[in-house]
Amino acid sequence: MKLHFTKMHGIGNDYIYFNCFETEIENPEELAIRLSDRHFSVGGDGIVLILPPDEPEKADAKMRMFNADGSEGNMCGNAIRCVGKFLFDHGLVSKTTILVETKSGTKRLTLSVENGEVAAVRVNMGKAELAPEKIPVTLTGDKIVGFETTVGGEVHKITCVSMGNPHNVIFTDDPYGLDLEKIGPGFENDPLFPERVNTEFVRLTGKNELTMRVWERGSGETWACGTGACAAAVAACENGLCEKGADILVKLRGGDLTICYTDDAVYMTGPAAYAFCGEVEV
Ligand SMILES: N[C@@H](CCC[C@H](N)C(=O)O)C(=O)O
Repeated sequence: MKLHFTKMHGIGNDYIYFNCFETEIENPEELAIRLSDRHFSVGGDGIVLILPPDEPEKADAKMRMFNADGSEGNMCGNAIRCVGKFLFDHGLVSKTTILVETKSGTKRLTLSVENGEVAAVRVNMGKAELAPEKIPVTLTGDKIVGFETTVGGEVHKITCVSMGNPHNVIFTDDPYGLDLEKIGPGFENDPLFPERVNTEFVRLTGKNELTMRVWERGSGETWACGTGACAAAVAACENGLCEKGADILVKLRGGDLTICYTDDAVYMTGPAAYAFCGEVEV
C-alpha cells in the first residue's frame, strides 16, 4: 500500500506529515520508527498526523506527533506551525485563526498571510507549568529554578518547565562546544525524570536573546524545538536573565523563534515550510 506524505519543517525540525482527513494511519508508532530513518527511508525527526477534530464545534483539526523512536509527544511547537500552514494551504480551513487539538489541550494559531503565503504563525502555547509534579521531576518545592543537582552523571544547575511536555534547561557558556550525542542520553534517561525529558543547553547572547541547542527525548539532537525554545525563554526569565512580557529572540541550529512569556501563556512566533512530498510504500 502506498501512502502520500508531505515533508515539512519548522526551522529545520523536520517531520513527515500525513493528511488524515483523507487517509487512515494504522500503527503510527511503528511507521514513525521506519520512516524517520535518514538512511533507509524518507528521514525526519518523526511523523505528524493531521486529523479531523474530536470536537468539531470547538476546534478545526487535531494533531498527533510521534518521535523518531515511536513514542508519542504531547505537544510539538514546530509541528503545530506546519499543521497551521498545511490546513490553510490545502483549503482545510479558510481563516487565519485556527484551533488545533493536541494531547496537551487545544492551541490557538494566528497565521500571518502575505500575498497569499503563510509568512509566520503565532501560537498560544498555553501556560508554562513549573511545579515539579507537572514536569514530572522527582524533586520537591514550588518550582525547580537554578537547582544544583547531579543529572546525567554530573553536577548541573537545572531549571524544569513543562510546556505540555517535559523540559530541563541548563545554562552554559558554550552550547556548541558540547558533545550532545555523548551527553544527551544521560540527561534524557536520568531517573530524576520518570517520563524522560527534553534538555535545552542555553546561553544568554544579548538582551532578551538566547542561543540554544536541544536534545529531544525520543529523537536525539534536533535542529530546533518549539516547546524547548519556550522552556528556555521561561527558564531565562525565572533565573533573572531575560524579561517576562518582552519578546525574547531564541536562536536555534535551524533558525530563530520569538517567544513571549506571560503569567497566563507563552507565545511562540516562527515560520513553517515545505521540503518535499511523495509516496512511500508501507
Ligand atoms: N520538536 C518538538 C517537540 C517534540 C516532542 C518531544 N520530543 C517530546 O517527546 O516531548 C517541538 O518543536 O516542540
